[in-house]
Formats: sequence, structure tokens, C-alpha cells
Amino acid sequence: MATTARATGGASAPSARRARGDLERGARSSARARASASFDDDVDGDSNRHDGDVGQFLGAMIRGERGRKLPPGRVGLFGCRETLEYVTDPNGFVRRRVERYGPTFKTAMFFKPAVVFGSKDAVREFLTFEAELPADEALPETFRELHTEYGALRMSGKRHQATRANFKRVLGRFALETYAETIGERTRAFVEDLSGRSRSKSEENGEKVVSFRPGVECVDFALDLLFELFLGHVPDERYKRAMVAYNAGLLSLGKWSPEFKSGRTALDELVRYCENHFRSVVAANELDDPKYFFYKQYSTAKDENGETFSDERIATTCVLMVWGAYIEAAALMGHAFTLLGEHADTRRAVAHEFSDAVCSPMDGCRRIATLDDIMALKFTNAVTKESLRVMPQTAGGLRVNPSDRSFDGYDIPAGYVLTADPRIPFRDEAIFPDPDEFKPERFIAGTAEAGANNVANDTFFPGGMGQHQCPGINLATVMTSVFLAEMMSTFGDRGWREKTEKRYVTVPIVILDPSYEVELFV
Ligand code: HEM
Repeated sequence: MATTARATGGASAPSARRARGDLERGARSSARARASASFDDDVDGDSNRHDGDVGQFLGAMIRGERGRKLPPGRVGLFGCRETLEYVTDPNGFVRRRVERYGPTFKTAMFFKPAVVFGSKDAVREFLTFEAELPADEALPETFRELHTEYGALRMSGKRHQATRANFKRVLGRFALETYAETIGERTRAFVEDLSGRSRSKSEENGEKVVSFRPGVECVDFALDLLFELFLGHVPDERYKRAMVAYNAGLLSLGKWSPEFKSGRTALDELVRYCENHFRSVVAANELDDPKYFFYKQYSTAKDENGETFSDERIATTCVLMVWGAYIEAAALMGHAFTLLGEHADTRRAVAHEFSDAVCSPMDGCRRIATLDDIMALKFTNAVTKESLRVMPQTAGGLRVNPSDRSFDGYDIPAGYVLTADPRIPFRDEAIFPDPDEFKPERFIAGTAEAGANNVANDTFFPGGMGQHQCPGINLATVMTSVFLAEMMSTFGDRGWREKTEKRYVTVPIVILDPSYEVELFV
């Protein structure tokens, strides 16, 4: 679940590397173009210099920034230009600014002035005071409302601590052990179904192919699977469509927008559905059925006052958890899958590692992996981590700086959003040499590519950091590792051919566009 990366369109190119290359070339030429434009940005950190940028000049006056040493960059008057550029291409936006200003810069996010940073020193300094910073005020208005009063991202203090304690019960190790079998079975069925859809390409060579659209099918699959893990079943299509509408509403541009209104209706419908379902499970005395593990945990969950949750709160929590998980897990599956398309050796290594773990002379390769098996897939797990690094799907969390402070050598005025952005260290040559290269070995201790800092909290934080750090990233990693293992065992040897240009949607997170299609060889 993440709140910041939001945009449309995306790079189109026949391979992820080329897509990234295009982004970079675009970034370089647009940086050159901007450098020669008369409305230039404040590049030296001196907020008194605006080089003809009237918006920035007026904005800095109104915000009382003149004479203070803010980071380099541009906020503008209301932050409109920066916000629109950010939502159009969030990863490129950050990359261009880091190239131009370095790892700490000021800008505007969702029309609020913001300081974005990602150097190890800045991250360490940030962690010394992050726990005191409110997250709620930094969220876009539409998100705040649809995230509801029960949403963790809006909470702080004792209320938030109680909510986090409950997350441990449904996203911690014991929970993952409980979910592993369903994840394994559903993933295998998904891949078998895909393979069963294959058809002969031509009469002559008997080549069998199957068309696969990861931008749609991973989303569908992840949504079904997470409904099943958290609600014990997959509701009918209507509620799946409602979840998609809710997702769109959360980060709509304003409360006036049709997306926001549909998101509101979808949320009400989903909460009603979950509440009725939860009540029916309780009434039937079925809470001890293992498929209702999630309900069972929440039926005894306590809030900050020691009170058990109301049915409405449990139902809303179910909706928020399915939402927070499905789009993130689907994005990661899609990114990791497409990155493997370019790496035949890596595909085979993933398939090999899986067969070593689950195949035996007794039962062939039919055993469903346990959590221990999945955690022992060191190479495959490293592929998922490297995919998160090479193709970041979310930004970091947003926090509001409540009072003037000095941070990272700069003056940060009260009201500025502070955000530690994982995309900055992900591309830092000193931490990840050849950052454009896809090298899962970086995340395997003892290999030549493994750097001391690769998995440190202050350099690799795809799920954010601090009080609201993602509690679900391990679930997404487990789902993706199993998905890759099953997919590569069936299709990894011969790989696939792209049928359409690769495109990315970045609303509300960076994810493959539904139109992207490949042909898998069976
Ligand atoms: C690769 C997949 C994922 C990524 C990249 C990701 C990213 C993030 C980020 C960056 C945050 C921090 C926001 C902040 O600091 O303000 C976050 C929070 C959160 N994520 Fe994830 N997430 C992922 C998967 C999941 C999954 C599978 C779940 C399962 C339910 C989940 C549930 C949550 C929740 C509940 C929070 C809020 C925590 C809090 O406010 O205390 N996420 N996520």
C-alpha cells in the first residue's frame, strides 16, 4: 500500500531495459531543455535566486522562505507544475531531479511543498525524528477520506501502535505459514490454466503458444488470491470491479472527480459485503475453519483502549488490506516476470531452484511449497528484490514537518512534506554499481555482487521506513516468488515473445499497462 506514486502513460519500448533507456534519454534531453529555458529552477539551494521563475519567486515570498537555506529545486507558487509533472512520470521525475540537484531537493507533491531525499546520511538523520512526524496531513485529500478513519496511514500514536500489533497477526510469519498452501495451490492452478489455453501456432511446426497479458492477468490473479486469503473466498465479479473502482478513487485528483465518487460508492458496497459475510461466518460458528484465519484474528483484535473491533471496523479493515495488497503484489509479479523475459539464465536458475526444493522421486514435482521451502529459494527471492529495485513501483511515505528544523544541512520550514525516497539509493552507483543492470546476485550474501549495504534499512527500503513502514512486503515477496517459480518451471525454458510494446500505467503505482501482451511458448 503506498500513497505517492501516481501518474499516467509510461515508457513504451520492446524491453524493460530499452524502456528505462528511453526514460533516461528523455530525462537528459528534458533536463537540457529546461536548463536553457528562461523559467529556470533554483539550482544552487539559494531560495533568493529564481532566475525569472515568477511562480517560484512569489511562492518563496508567501511561504516566508527568503533568506533561508532550503535544498535546491523548485516548488512554484501552488506546486501545480511540479505535481503534474510528478504524476505524469514519477520515476522519471525523481531521476531527473537527482541528476540535476543531487540526492536532496525541494519540489511539490500533491500541491504541497516537499523535500525529497535518499542519501544514506539523510535517511539516518530522518530516522532519528521520523516517529514524531504526522503522516495524516501529508496525504492527498481524496486518499484521506477514502482510506477511512480505520486506515493505518492516517493514524499515529497509541491508536496506530494497536493497529500495527494487529497487522503482525495477519501478516507476520505465522500468518504467512498459514497462507503458503493456498498461495501455492492457487498459483499452480493459475499456471496450469494458462498453459492449458495454449494453441498450435502453425500446423507445420507444431509450436504451441499462449497469449498472456500480465498487466491484467496478474492483477486479476492477485485480487482473487488476496480475497481468498483474507475473506476465505472470492466474491463475485461485481465486488472485484468495486475494488478496482475503490483503488482508482483513492488517488483521484479531487473530490469533484467521477473517480472519487465511484470510489466512495465502491467502498460502501465492499464494506457492506464484508460485514455481512463476516457476520454470516460468525453466526455459522465457522471462525475456526482455517480458511477464516484472517477473520479469526480480527475477531479478537483490540484497539488502543483494549476494546474489540466492531464488525464495521473488521469489514473496513478487510477491504483496506485486500486493496493495500493486491495492486502492489500484482505490480511486483508483472515487473519481475517481464524482467526475466530478458534473462534466459535467470529464468532457468529460478526453475531449477524450485525443482530442487519441491521435486522428489516419490511425488515428482507436485508438492506444494511450504513457507520454509519458499524462504529457502534464495535466488528467486533475490530476483523479487532486484525487481523492486530496478522497477520501483512506489515512492516512500509522506510526512509533514510540523516545525522549522535543520535537516541534512538545510533549513526545512514547518509545513513542508518530508519524504525518504527509495528510488534515490536504488540508483546510487556507490550502493548498486551499474544500477541499470538486473543482477539478483546483489541480494545474495557471499556473491561478488553482494554489497554490504544492499539490504540495509537505510539503502534498500521499497516498503518505506519508520512508523508506517510496509508490514505486507513479505507477503508480496512470497506471492511473487511462488508465481515466478511456477511460471518459470512451465515457460522459463523457452521464454516468450512480446506481441505489443511494453507500457506502464503509474496510477496509483507503477504497473504494467493492461494492453501489454506476450506470447509464451509451451
Ligand atoms: C511489493 C509490494 C509492496 C510495496 C512496494 C509496498 C509499499 C508500501 C509503502 C512504501 C508503504 C509505506 C507508506 C508510508 O510510510 O507512509 C506501505 C505501507 C503499508 N503497506 Fe505496503 N507495499 C507492498 C505490499 C503490501 C502488501 C502485500 C500489504 C498487505 C496487506 C501491504 C500493506 C500495507 C499497509 C497496511 C501499510 C500501512 C502501514 C502503516 O501505516 O502502519 N503492503 N507499503
